[in-house]
This record gives sequence, structure tokens and C-alpha cells, in this order.
Amino acid sequence: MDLIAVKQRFGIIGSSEAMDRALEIALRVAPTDLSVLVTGESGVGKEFFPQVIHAYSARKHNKYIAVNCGAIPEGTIDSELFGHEKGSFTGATESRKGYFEEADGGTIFLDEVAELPHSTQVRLLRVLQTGEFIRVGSSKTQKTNVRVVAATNINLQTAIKEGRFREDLYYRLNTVPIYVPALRERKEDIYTLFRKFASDVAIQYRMPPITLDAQARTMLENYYWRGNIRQLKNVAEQISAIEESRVITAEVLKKYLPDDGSQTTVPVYVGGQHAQSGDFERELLYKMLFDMRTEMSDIKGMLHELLSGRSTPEQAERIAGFLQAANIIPASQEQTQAPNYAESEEVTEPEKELTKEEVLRNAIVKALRKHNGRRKEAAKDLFISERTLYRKIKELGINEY
Ligand SMILES: Nc1ncnc2c1ncn2[C@@H]1O[C@H](COP(=O)(O)OP(=O)(O)OP(=O)(O)O)[C@@H](O)[C@H]1O
Repeated sequence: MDLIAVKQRFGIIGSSEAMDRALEIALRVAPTDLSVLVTGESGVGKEFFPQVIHAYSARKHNKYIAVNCGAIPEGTIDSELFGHEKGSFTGATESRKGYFEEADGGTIFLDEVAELPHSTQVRLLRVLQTGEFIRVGSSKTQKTNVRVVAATNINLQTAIKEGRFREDLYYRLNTVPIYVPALRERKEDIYTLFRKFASDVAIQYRMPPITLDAQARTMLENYYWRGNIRQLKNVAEQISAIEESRVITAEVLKKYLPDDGSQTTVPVYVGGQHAQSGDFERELLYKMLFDMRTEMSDIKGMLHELLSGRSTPEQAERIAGFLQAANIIPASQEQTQAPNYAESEEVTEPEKELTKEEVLRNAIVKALRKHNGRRKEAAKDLFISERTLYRKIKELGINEY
């Protein structure tokens, strides 16, 4: 099998031996029906593996369903996976097929498999052993033919010892183990990945890509990368958005690399105070800064238009209306004529004292609205995993958007 072609097809960057070995195992077991357990730290790219396995198997024309076990509430997970009968619980107004029924003949990817509740682990073990399952609220046993690829970033042995994960299920899932190496175990890929992410941002926002000087590159390659490729991608995007200079020195890069990988050293201005925020908060704030920067350049252009007095009265009115709606300039009391901002010096900034929680809530609600509540897309926009988004929605009690 041509590894280069596989990488191209799935957008997998890098040519380290450790990653190539993991991909080779995936390709070798793809044509079989064996269960595969993909392990590795968070953000290493585990999600590519079930896709590759499905695409190179005889099941490729049938369904591939990816389920994030950590993102589904405990109360509904059995019904999501195995379906339910009408009237089996409050709100079950129709009977519904579960993923194991839908994916008959295909592949199911169970991401964050360690998050499955105990009762679901029992059902999963049964379907893996016999192909049998029962819809919630039914007494009829059904058959399905599904290949399971599972992934986890936690140590399942520890979970077994602590009684959180069934040992028999572990052995059943772990028929073929694939370990995806951490980024620090494939240093040679770090700079290639960084350049790719920087170039993606440059294309998306039509700006020249950032480059690193020699010292910065060495620093990048020797960093610990606790959040792996997800963190590297965020760093490349943050620097691209925030830094004016396109050549990044080690001194500048250092500001974006938390000392131990869990704390930021970059002060972020929120609601009138400098805040040392955690990973998630930092990512969101950077994202907002990024959006603001692009919006600001549009706004600057509009203000320039308005202040230059070159626009027709209709154009000026339209631009002023937009800027007022966005709280960029104050709304005039009664306006029958286009205001002459060319004579006015005053352009006020909106003064808002937002708590960090409000900033996060606003960003999450905005992303959910934009995608009509689709969490997967919203999470992508926020540069966070669906699971983290799910947790934050719960924590902040976001019920409406
Ligand atoms: N080799 C790679 N080339 C290009 N992009 C990559 C590579 N590996 C990972 N990525 C990107 O990094 C991000 C994180 O990858 P992914 O979601 O697969 O991580 P994960 O191991 O499943 O993490 P988690 O355990 O937190 O779910 C994704 O945006 C993915 O596309």
C-alpha cells in the first residue's frame, strides 16, 4: 500500500517512522473484521485511523458512523447506540434505530470509549461477541454486522483497576492495538505541521504566512506539546492572527508556549483585568481576538469611507447604520440626514465590563447559533473538541441559543 497516497487522501501530514508504523498497521488490518483500539494522548490524530480502516475495508460502501461517547448524555447513550421503541421513556414519541442498526455492514468509531457508562459497556460487549443487541424498551433481539474501532486517550488499565471499565470489554476491543505517538515522539514532523497550519491560515485570511527564524524553530521542535497536534495548530493560528511581523523570533514564540503545557504565559485582557486563563479559555479568547482582527479591518475600511466624506449620502447612511448597530459609533437621536462624520472627531469604543464567563458564554452561543445548534461544527469554530464544548455547555448552563 502506498503510504504517501493514503496520507494525501486523508490530509495526514508527516513522515516520521513512528506515525508511518501506526498507519501501516491500520492498513494491514483494514480488510479484516477485527476490532481495533486506537490509543494515544489527546490531539495526536487518532480520528484518522478509523477512517483509514473503513476506507480500505470491504465495508467501504456501507456506513461509517463516528460516535463521541463522551459527548452524549448518559441517559440517552443506550438509545443512541442501540435504538429505542416508541413509549420506552418520556419523550420517545417514535421508535428509532440506533447507530448499530444504521451501520449494519459498515463501521462504527467509538471515540472516548472509556466514557461509556457501565450498562452500555455490557450491551457493547454483547454486540461485539454475538452481533446481537436489543433496542431500549424492546424484548426482541436483533442482529447486526458492524466492525468497531474504538479510541481512548486515557489509560484503560488504570480505568479497569478503578472499576470504571470492564476488563472483558477491554480485551474484546483491543484485538488489534494501534498506538499513535505523541508529537514529542516525532519531532521531525513538528515544523512541517506548523508550516502547513500557518499556510492554511494565510490562505483563509489572505495574508502572508508566518515563518520562524532558526532559534524559534529549535524552540518549537523541543517543546513538550502536551496538547499535541491540536495545540500546535492553535499556536500556529494564534501567532498568525495576533503578530504583525511575519517572521517569528524565539522571544515572540515563547509567549505562546505555556511553561508546563497547562498554563498560559500570555496575558489576556478581559473586562478590565489581566487574566491568566486555562487552555480552553485561552483558546476561545484567541479565537475571539482573531475574529475581531478580521472584523476590525472591515470596520476600519468602513470608518475610513465614512470619515473621508467620499460616500454618497445613501452610502454614508448605510455604513453609519451598520457601525451604530455594531456599537462602533454612537447612535444619533433623530436622524433624517446622513451624519457628517467627516467633521466629527469622536468615535467612541463600546465600554463593556464582561466577566470571563460571559465572554465564554457569548462565544459559545454565537458559534452554536451560527451552526443552528450543530455542536460538531460549533466546536470546530471554537478550536475545541466536541466533548469540551459539551462539558462547557453543561457547566455554563447554556440551554437556549
Ligand atoms: N498528522 C496530522 N496531519 C494533519 N493534521 C493532523 C494530524 N494529526 C492530527 N491532526 C489534526 O489535529 C487535530 C486533532 O486531531 P484528532 O481530533 O484526531 O485528535 P485525537 O487524537 O482524536 O484527540 P482526542 O483524544 O482529544 O479526541 C485535528 O484537527 C486533526 O485534523
